[in-house]
Amino acid sequence: MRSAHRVETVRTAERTLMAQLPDGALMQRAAAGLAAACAAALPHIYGSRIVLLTGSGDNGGDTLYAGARLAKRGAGVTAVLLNPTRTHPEALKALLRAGGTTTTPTAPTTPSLINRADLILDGIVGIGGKGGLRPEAAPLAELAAASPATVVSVDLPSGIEPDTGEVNGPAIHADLTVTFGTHKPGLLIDPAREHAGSVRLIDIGLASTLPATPDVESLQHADVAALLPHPSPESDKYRRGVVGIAAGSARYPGAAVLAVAGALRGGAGAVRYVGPAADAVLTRFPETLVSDKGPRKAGRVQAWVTGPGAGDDAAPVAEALSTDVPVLLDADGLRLADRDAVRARTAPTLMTPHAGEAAALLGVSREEVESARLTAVRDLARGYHATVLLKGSTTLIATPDDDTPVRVNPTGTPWLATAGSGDVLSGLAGSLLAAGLSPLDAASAAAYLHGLAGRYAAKGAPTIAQDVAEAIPAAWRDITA
Ligand SMILES: NC(=O)C1=CN([C@@H]2O[C@H](COP(=O)(O)OP(=O)(O)OC[C@H]3O[C@@H](n4cnc5c(N)ncnc54)[C@H](O)[C@@H]3O)[C@@H](O)[C@H]2O)[C@@H](O)CC1
Ligand SMILES: [K+]
Repeated sequence: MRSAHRVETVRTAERTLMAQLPDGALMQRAAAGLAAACAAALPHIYGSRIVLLTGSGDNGGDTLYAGARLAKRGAGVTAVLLNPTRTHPEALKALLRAGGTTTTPTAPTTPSLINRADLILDGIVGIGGKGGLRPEAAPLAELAAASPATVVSVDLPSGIEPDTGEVNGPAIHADLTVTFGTHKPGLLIDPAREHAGSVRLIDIGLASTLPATPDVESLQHADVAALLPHPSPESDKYRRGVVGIAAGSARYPGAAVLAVAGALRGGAGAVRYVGPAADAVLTRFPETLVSDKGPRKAGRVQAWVTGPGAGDDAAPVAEALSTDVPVLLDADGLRLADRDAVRARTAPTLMTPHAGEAAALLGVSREEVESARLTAVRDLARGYHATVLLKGSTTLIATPDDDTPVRVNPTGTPWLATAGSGDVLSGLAGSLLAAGLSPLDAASAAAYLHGLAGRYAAKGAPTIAQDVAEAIPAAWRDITA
Protein backbone atom coordinates (compact mmCIF):
# COMPACT_ATOMS: atom_id res chain seq x y z
CA MET A 1 0.00 0.00 0.00
CA ARG A 2 1.23 3.47 -0.82
CA SER A 3 -0.02 5.98 1.72
CA ALA A 4 -0.26 9.74 1.41
CA HIS A 5 -0.88 12.23 4.18
CA ARG A 6 -1.97 15.84 4.02
CA VAL A 7 0.40 18.67 4.91
CA GLU A 8 -1.18 19.38 8.28
CA THR A 9 -0.83 15.73 9.28
CA VAL A 10 2.78 15.61 8.09
CA ARG A 11 3.65 18.74 10.04
CA THR A 12 2.15 17.38 13.26
CA ALA A 13 3.99 14.08 12.85
CA GLU A 14 7.25 15.92 12.10
CA ARG A 15 6.92 18.05 15.23
CA THR A 16 6.43 14.98 17.39
CA LEU A 17 9.37 13.20 15.82
CA MET A 18 11.66 16.24 15.92
CA ALA A 19 11.03 16.60 19.65
CA GLN A 20 12.58 13.14 20.10
CA LEU A 21 15.67 13.83 17.97
CA PRO A 22 18.70 16.12 18.05
CA ASP A 23 18.28 19.46 16.25
CA GLY A 24 18.42 19.15 12.48
CA ALA A 25 18.51 15.34 12.49
CA LEU A 26 15.40 15.04 10.36
CA MET A 27 16.70 17.39 7.70
CA GLN A 28 19.96 15.42 7.58
CA ARG A 29 18.04 12.20 7.05
CA ALA A 30 16.11 13.85 4.21
CA ALA A 31 19.27 15.32 2.66
CA ALA A 32 21.16 12.02 2.87
CA GLY A 33 18.34 10.17 1.11
CA LEU A 34 18.05 12.92 -1.46
CA ALA A 35 21.78 12.95 -2.20
CA ALA A 36 21.78 9.18 -2.61
CA ALA A 37 18.85 9.34 -5.03
CA CYS A 38 20.62 12.09 -7.01
CA ALA A 39 23.83 10.06 -7.12
CA ALA A 40 21.86 7.12 -8.49
CA ALA A 41 20.34 9.34 -11.17
CA LEU A 42 23.76 10.48 -12.44
CA PRO A 43 26.19 8.38 -14.49
CA HIS A 44 28.97 9.69 -12.21
CA ILE A 45 29.10 12.32 -9.50
CA TYR A 46 32.65 13.59 -9.89
CA GLY A 47 32.65 16.45 -12.39
CA SER A 48 28.85 16.54 -12.78
CA ARG A 49 27.23 19.96 -13.03
CA ILE A 50 24.47 20.32 -10.49
CA VAL A 51 22.20 23.33 -10.06
CA LEU A 52 20.11 23.81 -6.92
CA LEU A 53 16.98 25.93 -7.32
CA THR A 54 16.77 27.09 -3.75
CA GLY A 55 13.81 28.67 -1.99
CA SER A 56 13.94 30.23 1.44
CA GLY A 57 12.27 27.46 3.43
CA ASP A 58 13.32 24.07 4.71
CA ASN A 59 12.74 22.60 1.27
CA GLY A 60 15.63 24.78 0.15
CA GLY A 61 17.52 23.60 3.26
CA ASP A 62 17.20 19.95 2.27
CA THR A 63 18.40 20.85 -1.18
CA LEU A 64 21.47 22.77 -0.01
CA TYR A 65 22.53 20.00 2.38
CA ALA A 66 22.13 17.41 -0.37
CA GLY A 67 24.11 19.68 -2.69
CA ALA A 68 26.86 19.89 -0.06
CA ARG A 69 27.05 16.09 0.09
CA LEU A 70 27.35 15.88 -3.69
CA ALA A 71 29.93 18.70 -3.82
CA LYS A 72 32.06 16.75 -1.34
CA ARG A 73 32.04 13.89 -3.80
CA GLY A 74 33.39 16.08 -6.58
CA ALA A 75 30.29 17.51 -8.26
CA GLY A 76 30.29 21.17 -9.33
CA VAL A 77 27.33 22.57 -7.41
CA THR A 78 25.78 26.01 -7.81
CA ALA A 79 22.77 27.19 -5.84
CA VAL A 80 20.43 29.70 -7.44
CA LEU A 81 19.14 31.51 -4.36
CA LEU A 82 15.64 32.92 -4.77
CA ASN A 83 15.99 34.98 -1.65
CA PRO A 84 19.69 35.29 -0.71
CA THR A 85 19.02 37.01 2.63
CA ARG A 86 16.50 34.41 3.79
CA THR A 87 18.16 31.19 2.70
CA HIS A 88 18.49 28.43 5.32
CA PRO A 89 21.71 29.72 6.95
CA GLU A 90 23.35 26.49 8.18
CA ALA A 91 22.56 24.63 4.99
CA LEU A 92 24.03 27.44 2.92
CA LYS A 93 27.19 27.40 5.03
CA ALA A 94 27.46 23.66 4.54
CA LEU A 95 27.25 24.05 0.77
CA LEU A 96 29.87 26.81 0.69
CA ARG A 97 32.19 24.80 2.98
CA ALA A 98 31.90 21.87 0.60
CA GLY A 99 33.04 24.04 -2.31
CA GLY A 100 29.62 24.95 -3.75
CA THR A 101 28.88 28.42 -5.11
CA THR A 102 25.79 30.63 -5.31
CA THR A 103 24.11 32.90 -7.80
CA THR A 104 20.74 34.60 -8.26
CA PRO A 105 17.82 33.99 -10.63
CA THR A 106 18.43 37.26 -12.47
CA ALA A 107 22.19 36.87 -12.96
CA PRO A 108 22.95 36.93 -16.71
CA THR A 109 24.72 33.58 -16.48
CA THR A 110 21.79 31.75 -14.81
CA PRO A 111 20.01 30.64 -18.01
CA SER A 112 23.15 29.03 -19.44
CA LEU A 113 24.02 27.54 -16.05
CA ILE A 114 20.65 25.78 -15.95
CA ASN A 115 20.82 24.80 -19.60
CA ARG A 116 24.25 23.19 -19.24
CA ALA A 117 23.49 21.34 -16.01
CA ASP A 118 23.48 17.55 -15.76
CA LEU A 119 21.12 17.61 -12.79
CA ILE A 120 18.73 20.23 -11.46
CA LEU A 121 17.38 19.98 -7.94
CA ASP A 122 14.07 21.70 -7.44
CA GLY A 123 14.12 22.97 -3.87
CA ILE A 124 12.03 26.07 -4.51
CA VAL A 125 9.15 25.11 -2.28
CA GLY A 126 7.85 21.96 -0.58
CA ILE A 127 4.85 21.40 1.65
CA GLY A 128 4.92 25.09 2.57
CA GLY A 129 3.78 26.06 -0.93
CA LYS A 130 0.39 27.18 -2.16
CA GLY A 131 -1.02 28.58 -5.38
CA GLY A 132 1.55 27.88 -8.07
CA LEU A 133 5.04 29.31 -8.30
CA ARG A 134 5.49 32.96 -7.48
CA PRO A 135 6.51 35.31 -10.30
CA GLU A 136 10.16 35.35 -9.25
CA ALA A 137 10.33 31.55 -9.28
CA ALA A 138 8.28 30.83 -12.41
CA PRO A 139 11.09 31.66 -14.90
CA LEU A 140 13.32 29.08 -13.17
CA ALA A 141 10.70 26.40 -13.85
CA GLU A 142 10.69 27.41 -17.52
CA LEU A 143 14.47 27.26 -17.71
CA ALA A 144 14.49 23.85 -16.03
CA ALA A 145 11.85 22.56 -18.45
CA ALA A 146 13.91 23.72 -21.43
CA SER A 147 17.16 22.22 -20.10
CA PRO A 148 18.21 18.71 -21.11
CA ALA A 149 19.20 18.08 -17.47
CA THR A 150 17.50 15.53 -15.25
CA VAL A 151 15.15 17.40 -12.91
CA VAL A 152 14.75 16.04 -9.39
CA SER A 153 12.06 17.63 -7.25
CA VAL A 154 12.68 17.75 -3.53
CA ASP A 155 9.66 16.45 -1.56
CA LEU A 156 7.29 17.52 -4.35
CA PRO A 157 7.36 19.43 -7.62
CA SER A 158 7.34 23.11 -6.65
CA GLY A 159 4.10 24.82 -7.57
CA ILE A 160 1.68 21.88 -7.18
CA GLU A 161 -0.93 21.76 -4.44
CA PRO A 162 0.37 19.08 -2.07
CA ASP A 163 -3.00 18.19 -0.55
CA THR A 164 -5.18 17.93 -3.63
CA GLY A 165 -3.09 17.34 -6.74
CA GLU A 166 -4.32 20.59 -8.24
CA VAL A 167 -1.96 22.77 -10.24
CA ASN A 168 -2.90 26.43 -10.02
CA GLY A 169 -0.25 28.20 -12.04
CA PRO A 170 3.30 27.49 -13.17
CA ALA A 171 4.93 24.42 -11.62
CA ILE A 172 8.06 22.34 -12.03
CA HIS A 173 8.01 19.23 -14.23
CA ALA A 174 10.29 16.64 -12.64
CA ASP A 175 11.77 13.42 -13.94
CA LEU A 176 12.02 12.15 -10.39
CA THR A 177 10.53 13.31 -7.10
CA VAL A 178 12.24 12.34 -3.88
CA THR A 179 9.69 12.66 -1.13
CA PHE A 180 10.19 12.38 2.62
CA GLY A 181 8.39 10.36 5.28
CA THR A 182 5.16 9.73 3.37
CA HIS A 183 3.68 10.48 -0.03
CA LYS A 184 1.71 13.66 -0.35
CA PRO A 185 -1.74 13.31 -2.03
CA GLY A 186 -0.61 15.53 -4.90
CA LEU A 187 2.07 13.02 -5.83
CA LEU A 188 -0.61 10.42 -6.57
CA ILE A 189 -3.39 12.51 -8.14
CA ASP A 190 -3.47 14.20 -11.54
CA PRO A 191 -2.80 16.79 -12.78
CA ALA A 192 -0.01 17.21 -10.18
CA ARG A 193 1.07 13.57 -10.45
CA GLU A 194 2.13 14.18 -14.03
CA HIS A 195 4.55 16.82 -12.75
CA ALA A 196 6.22 14.42 -10.33
CA GLY A 197 7.77 11.91 -12.73
CA SER A 198 8.68 8.75 -10.88
CA VAL A 199 8.39 9.06 -7.13
CA ARG A 200 10.83 7.73 -4.57
CA LEU A 201 9.96 7.70 -0.88
CA ILE A 202 12.75 8.27 1.66
CA ASP A 203 12.21 6.85 5.13
CA ILE A 204 13.01 9.52 7.71
CA GLY A 205 11.38 7.68 10.60
CA LEU A 206 8.06 9.45 10.24
CA ALA A 207 6.02 6.24 10.17
CA SER A 208 6.28 6.09 13.97
CA THR A 209 4.47 9.39 14.43
CA LEU A 210 2.10 9.47 11.44
CA PRO A 211 -1.50 8.32 11.97
CA ALA A 212 -2.06 4.75 10.77
CA THR A 213 -4.94 5.84 8.54
CA PRO A 214 -3.70 7.95 5.64
CA ASP A 215 -5.72 10.57 3.74
CA VAL A 216 -5.13 8.95 0.38
CA GLU A 217 -3.89 5.46 -0.43
CA SER A 218 -2.95 3.48 -3.46
CA LEU A 219 -3.26 -0.30 -3.55
CA GLN A 220 -0.43 -2.51 -4.82
CA HIS A 221 -0.50 -6.12 -6.10
CA ALA A 222 -0.50 -7.71 -2.63
CA ASP A 223 -3.33 -5.48 -1.35
CA VAL A 224 -5.51 -6.38 -4.33
CA ALA A 225 -4.62 -10.07 -4.07
CA ALA A 226 -5.89 -10.04 -0.48
CA LEU A 227 -9.21 -8.56 -1.64
CA LEU A 228 -9.96 -10.84 -4.58
CA PRO A 229 -12.40 -13.68 -3.85
CA HIS A 230 -11.14 -17.27 -3.84
CA PRO A 231 -13.73 -20.00 -4.19
CA SER A 232 -13.70 -22.62 -1.44
CA PRO A 233 -14.43 -26.35 -2.04
CA GLU A 234 -17.99 -25.75 -0.78
CA SER A 235 -18.64 -22.84 -3.15
CA ASP A 236 -21.62 -22.99 -5.44
CA LYS A 237 -22.70 -20.25 -7.78
CA TYR A 238 -24.91 -18.54 -5.18
CA ARG A 239 -22.19 -18.58 -2.55
CA ARG A 240 -19.76 -17.11 -5.06
CA GLY A 241 -22.38 -14.50 -5.86
CA VAL A 242 -24.67 -13.86 -8.81
CA VAL A 243 -24.34 -10.48 -10.46
CA GLY A 244 -27.25 -9.02 -12.39
CA ILE A 245 -26.65 -6.84 -15.42
CA ALA A 246 -29.54 -4.56 -16.36
CA ALA A 247 -27.95 -2.75 -19.26
CA GLY A 248 -28.00 -2.22 -23.00
CA SER A 249 -30.81 -1.18 -25.28
CA ALA A 250 -31.95 -1.90 -28.82
CA ARG A 251 -29.69 0.96 -29.84
CA TYR A 252 -26.70 0.01 -27.68
CA PRO A 253 -26.68 -3.79 -27.30
CA GLY A 254 -22.87 -3.80 -27.25
CA ALA A 255 -22.72 -2.15 -23.83
CA ALA A 256 -24.62 -5.11 -22.38
CA VAL A 257 -22.26 -7.59 -24.04
CA LEU A 258 -19.21 -5.77 -22.70
CA ALA A 259 -20.60 -5.41 -19.18
CA VAL A 260 -21.34 -9.15 -19.18
CA ALA A 261 -17.83 -9.80 -20.52
CA GLY A 262 -16.38 -7.93 -17.54
CA ALA A 263 -18.79 -9.54 -15.08
CA LEU A 264 -18.02 -13.11 -16.21
CA ARG A 265 -14.35 -12.54 -15.38
CA GLY A 266 -14.92 -10.89 -12.04
CA GLY A 267 -15.29 -13.85 -9.72
CA ALA A 268 -19.07 -14.04 -9.32
CA GLY A 269 -20.51 -17.53 -9.69
CA ALA A 270 -22.96 -16.51 -12.40
CA VAL A 271 -24.11 -13.54 -14.42
CA ARG A 272 -27.79 -12.82 -14.90
CA TYR A 273 -28.82 -10.51 -17.72
CA VAL A 274 -32.06 -8.59 -18.10
CA GLY A 275 -32.79 -6.21 -20.95
CA PRO A 276 -33.32 -5.90 -24.70
CA ALA A 277 -29.87 -7.17 -25.69
CA ALA A 278 -30.39 -10.74 -24.50
CA ASP A 279 -29.81 -12.26 -27.94
CA ALA A 280 -26.55 -10.43 -28.45
CA VAL A 281 -25.41 -11.39 -24.96
CA LEU A 282 -26.31 -15.09 -25.39
CA THR A 283 -24.68 -15.31 -28.80
CA ARG A 284 -21.42 -14.08 -27.37
CA PHE A 285 -21.71 -15.61 -23.87
CA PRO A 286 -23.96 -18.69 -23.68
CA GLU A 287 -23.05 -19.07 -20.00
CA THR A 288 -25.20 -16.02 -19.12
CA LEU A 289 -28.51 -16.57 -17.30
CA VAL A 290 -31.06 -14.51 -19.18
CA SER A 291 -34.40 -13.35 -17.85
CA ASP A 292 -37.15 -11.49 -19.67
CA LYS A 293 -38.35 -9.89 -16.43
CA GLY A 294 -37.12 -6.69 -14.81
CA PRO A 295 -34.51 -6.60 -12.05
CA ARG A 296 -37.00 -7.13 -9.21
CA LYS A 297 -38.43 -10.34 -10.69
CA ALA A 298 -35.43 -11.72 -12.54
CA GLY A 299 -34.34 -14.09 -9.79
CA ARG A 300 -31.76 -14.02 -7.05
CA VAL A 301 -28.77 -11.72 -7.46
CA GLN A 302 -26.33 -10.30 -4.90
CA ALA A 303 -25.62 -7.09 -6.82
CA TRP A 304 -26.95 -5.20 -9.84
CA VAL A 305 -25.08 -3.28 -12.50
CA THR A 306 -27.28 -0.80 -14.30
CA GLY A 307 -26.88 2.01 -16.79
CA PRO A 308 -24.35 1.04 -19.49
CA GLY A 309 -25.97 1.52 -22.89
CA ALA A 310 -29.35 2.18 -21.26
CA GLY A 311 -30.10 4.90 -23.81
CA ASP A 312 -33.23 6.65 -22.61
CA ASP A 313 -34.89 3.79 -20.78
CA ALA A 314 -35.03 4.86 -17.15
CA ALA A 315 -37.27 1.98 -15.99
CA PRO A 316 -34.66 -0.76 -15.46
CA VAL A 317 -32.37 1.73 -13.76
CA ALA A 318 -35.12 2.77 -11.35
CA GLU A 319 -36.06 -0.85 -10.73
CA ALA A 320 -32.48 -1.89 -9.97
CA LEU A 321 -32.13 1.05 -7.59
CA SER A 322 -35.31 -0.04 -5.80
CA THR A 323 -33.80 -3.42 -4.84
CA ASP A 324 -32.11 -3.98 -1.52
CA VAL A 325 -28.83 -5.34 -2.89
CA PRO A 326 -25.74 -3.30 -3.82
CA VAL A 327 -26.17 -1.43 -7.10
CA LEU A 328 -23.49 -0.17 -9.45
CA LEU A 329 -24.78 2.82 -11.39
CA ASP A 330 -22.87 3.80 -14.51
CA ALA A 331 -23.03 5.66 -17.81
CA ASP A 332 -26.59 6.52 -18.98
CA GLY A 333 -27.83 5.32 -15.61
CA LEU A 334 -26.09 8.22 -13.93
CA ARG A 335 -28.20 10.60 -16.00
CA LEU A 336 -31.44 8.62 -15.87
CA ALA A 337 -31.47 7.82 -12.15
CA ASP A 338 -33.71 9.74 -9.80
CA ARG A 339 -31.16 11.47 -7.61
CA ASP A 340 -33.28 11.34 -4.50
CA ALA A 341 -33.84 7.62 -5.04
CA VAL A 342 -30.06 7.16 -5.12
CA ARG A 343 -29.64 9.14 -1.89
CA ALA A 344 -32.47 7.27 -0.19
CA ARG A 345 -31.05 3.80 -0.79
CA THR A 346 -30.18 1.76 2.27
CA ALA A 347 -28.15 -0.90 0.44
CA PRO A 348 -24.78 0.31 -0.90
CA THR A 349 -24.56 2.23 -4.17
CA LEU A 350 -21.43 2.46 -6.29
CA MET A 351 -21.39 5.19 -8.93
CA THR A 352 -18.74 5.12 -11.65
CA PRO A 353 -18.75 8.41 -13.57
CA HIS A 354 -16.08 9.80 -15.88
CA ALA A 355 -15.28 13.49 -15.52
CA GLY A 356 -18.10 14.62 -17.83
CA GLU A 357 -20.71 12.56 -15.99
CA ALA A 358 -19.33 13.72 -12.66
CA ALA A 359 -19.58 17.32 -13.82
CA ALA A 360 -23.26 16.84 -14.70
CA LEU A 361 -23.97 15.24 -11.33
CA LEU A 362 -22.23 18.08 -9.49
CA GLY A 363 -23.54 20.89 -11.69
CA VAL A 364 -20.02 22.14 -12.50
CA SER A 365 -17.89 22.12 -15.65
CA ARG A 366 -15.85 19.14 -16.78
CA GLU A 367 -12.71 21.25 -16.46
CA GLU A 368 -13.49 21.91 -12.82
CA VAL A 369 -13.77 18.19 -12.15
CA GLU A 370 -10.54 17.42 -13.99
CA SER A 371 -8.57 20.12 -12.23
CA ALA A 372 -9.84 19.24 -8.75
CA ARG A 373 -10.48 15.52 -8.88
CA LEU A 374 -10.12 14.86 -5.16
CA THR A 375 -12.68 17.51 -4.26
CA ALA A 376 -15.04 16.27 -6.96
CA VAL A 377 -14.99 12.63 -5.90
CA ARG A 378 -15.47 13.52 -2.23
CA ASP A 379 -18.32 15.92 -3.02
CA LEU A 380 -20.08 13.29 -5.11
CA ALA A 381 -19.71 10.57 -2.49
CA ARG A 382 -21.03 12.84 0.24
CA GLY A 383 -23.77 14.35 -1.92
CA TYR A 384 -25.15 11.03 -3.16
CA HIS A 385 -24.45 8.87 -0.08
CA ALA A 386 -22.62 6.53 -2.41
CA THR A 387 -19.19 5.15 -3.04
CA VAL A 388 -17.91 6.92 -6.13
CA LEU A 389 -15.28 5.79 -8.60
CA LEU A 390 -14.23 8.79 -10.68
CA LYS A 391 -12.60 7.51 -13.86
CA GLY A 392 -9.64 9.20 -15.43
CA SER A 393 -5.89 9.13 -15.78
CA THR A 394 -5.78 8.72 -12.02
CA THR A 395 -9.02 6.98 -11.11
CA LEU A 396 -10.14 7.93 -7.59
CA ILE A 397 -12.52 6.09 -5.28
CA ALA A 398 -14.20 7.75 -2.31
CA THR A 399 -16.81 6.63 0.20
CA PRO A 400 -19.36 8.95 1.83
CA ASP A 401 -17.34 8.69 5.03
CA ASP A 402 -14.75 11.49 5.13
CA ASP A 403 -12.49 9.50 7.46
CA THR A 404 -12.01 6.67 4.98
CA PRO A 405 -8.94 7.27 2.79
CA VAL A 406 -9.62 8.05 -0.84
CA ARG A 407 -8.04 5.39 -3.03
CA VAL A 408 -6.07 6.18 -6.16
CA ASN A 409 -5.71 3.49 -8.77
CA PRO A 410 -2.11 3.23 -9.96
CA THR A 411 -2.55 0.86 -12.92
CA GLY A 412 -4.39 2.98 -15.48
CA THR A 413 -3.19 3.48 -19.02
CA PRO A 414 -4.32 6.10 -21.54
CA TRP A 415 -5.10 3.22 -23.94
CA LEU A 416 -8.11 2.43 -21.74
CA ALA A 417 -9.81 5.56 -23.02
CA THR A 418 -11.60 3.50 -25.65
CA ALA A 419 -15.29 2.89 -26.36
CA GLY A 420 -16.83 0.25 -24.13
CA SER A 421 -13.91 0.02 -21.73
CA GLY A 422 -16.07 1.54 -18.98
CA ASP A 423 -18.77 -1.10 -19.56
CA VAL A 424 -16.20 -3.83 -18.92
CA LEU A 425 -15.15 -2.07 -15.71
CA SER A 426 -18.78 -1.88 -14.55
CA GLY A 427 -19.36 -5.57 -15.08
CA LEU A 428 -16.12 -6.45 -13.36
CA ALA A 429 -16.79 -4.23 -10.33
CA GLY A 430 -20.38 -5.50 -10.14
CA SER A 431 -19.13 -9.06 -10.11
CA LEU A 432 -16.82 -8.28 -7.18
CA LEU A 433 -19.71 -6.57 -5.38
CA ALA A 434 -21.79 -9.72 -5.85
CA ALA A 435 -18.91 -11.79 -4.54
CA GLY A 436 -19.22 -9.86 -1.29
CA LEU A 437 -16.60 -7.13 -1.48
CA SER A 438 -17.52 -3.72 -0.06
CA PRO A 439 -18.17 -1.05 -2.69
CA LEU A 440 -14.79 0.55 -1.90
CA ASP A 441 -12.90 -2.73 -2.25
CA ALA A 442 -14.90 -3.88 -5.27
CA ALA A 443 -14.29 -0.58 -7.04
CA SER A 444 -10.60 -0.41 -6.24
CA ALA A 445 -9.86 -4.05 -7.05
CA ALA A 446 -11.83 -3.72 -10.30
CA ALA A 447 -10.02 -0.52 -11.31
CA TYR A 448 -6.69 -2.16 -10.55
CA LEU A 449 -7.45 -5.33 -12.55
CA HIS A 450 -9.00 -3.34 -15.37
CA GLY A 451 -6.00 -1.02 -15.61
CA LEU A 452 -3.58 -3.91 -15.66
CA ALA A 453 -5.71 -5.79 -18.19
CA GLY A 454 -5.74 -2.62 -20.30
CA ARG A 455 -1.96 -2.52 -20.28
CA TYR A 456 -1.69 -6.20 -21.19
CA ALA A 457 -4.24 -5.83 -23.97
CA ALA A 458 -2.66 -2.68 -25.34
CA LYS A 459 1.05 -3.51 -25.04
CA GLY A 460 1.73 0.00 -26.30
CA ALA A 461 -0.76 -0.08 -29.19
CA PRO A 462 -4.46 0.72 -29.50
CA THR A 463 -6.73 -1.88 -27.92
CA ILE A 464 -10.47 -2.59 -27.81
CA ALA A 465 -12.76 -3.19 -24.87
CA GLN A 466 -13.26 -6.90 -25.66
CA ASP A 467 -9.51 -7.45 -25.50
CA VAL A 468 -9.38 -5.68 -22.15
CA ALA A 469 -12.06 -8.05 -20.83
CA GLU A 470 -10.15 -11.01 -22.19
CA ALA A 471 -6.95 -9.88 -20.49
CA ILE A 472 -8.58 -9.75 -17.02
CA PRO A 473 -7.73 -13.39 -16.14
CA ALA A 474 -4.04 -12.78 -16.93
CA ALA A 475 -4.07 -9.70 -14.71
CA TRP A 476 -5.84 -11.67 -11.96
CA ARG A 477 -3.26 -14.47 -12.18
CA ASP A 478 -0.34 -12.05 -12.01
CA ILE A 479 -1.79 -10.24 -9.02
CA THR A 480 -2.45 -13.40 -7.06
CA ALA A 481 0.71 -15.28 -8.14
N1 LIG B 1 9.63 19.94 8.97
C1 LIG B 1 10.51 18.96 8.97
O1 LIG B 1 10.79 18.33 9.95
C2 LIG B 1 11.15 18.56 7.76
C3 LIG B 1 10.93 19.29 6.62
N2 LIG B 1 11.53 18.96 5.51
C4 LIG B 1 11.43 19.83 4.34
O2 LIG B 1 10.85 21.06 4.66
C5 LIG B 1 9.84 21.37 3.73
C6 LIG B 1 8.87 22.28 4.35
O3 LIG B 1 9.59 23.43 4.73
P1 LIG B 1 8.92 24.82 5.05
O4 LIG B 1 7.86 24.64 6.01
O5 LIG B 1 10.03 25.73 5.44
O6 LIG B 1 8.25 25.28 3.73
P2 LIG B 1 8.79 25.26 2.24
O7 LIG B 1 10.25 25.26 2.17
O8 LIG B 1 8.04 24.24 1.53
O9 LIG B 1 8.23 26.65 1.70
C7 LIG B 1 8.37 27.81 2.40
C8 LIG B 1 9.08 28.85 1.59
O10 LIG B 1 8.68 28.85 0.25
C9 LIG B 1 8.24 30.13 -0.16
N3 LIG B 1 7.04 29.91 -0.98
C10 LIG B 1 5.81 29.58 -0.55
N4 LIG B 1 4.96 29.45 -1.59
C11 LIG B 1 5.69 29.70 -2.70
C12 LIG B 1 5.37 29.74 -4.08
N5 LIG B 1 4.15 29.50 -4.51
N6 LIG B 1 6.37 30.00 -4.96
C13 LIG B 1 7.61 30.25 -4.52
N7 LIG B 1 7.95 30.24 -3.22
C14 LIG B 1 7.01 29.98 -2.32
C15 LIG B 1 7.98 30.90 1.08
O11 LIG B 1 8.44 32.23 0.94
C16 LIG B 1 8.77 30.20 2.14
O12 LIG B 1 9.97 30.81 2.38
C17 LIG B 1 9.34 20.03 3.30
O13 LIG B 1 8.69 20.08 2.06
C18 LIG B 1 10.61 19.22 3.25
O14 LIG B 1 11.29 19.44 2.02
C19 LIG B 1 12.53 17.91 5.48
O15 LIG B 1 13.74 18.52 5.79
C20 LIG B 1 12.25 16.84 6.46
C21 LIG B 1 12.04 17.38 7.80
K1 LIG C 1 10.33 21.18 -4.29
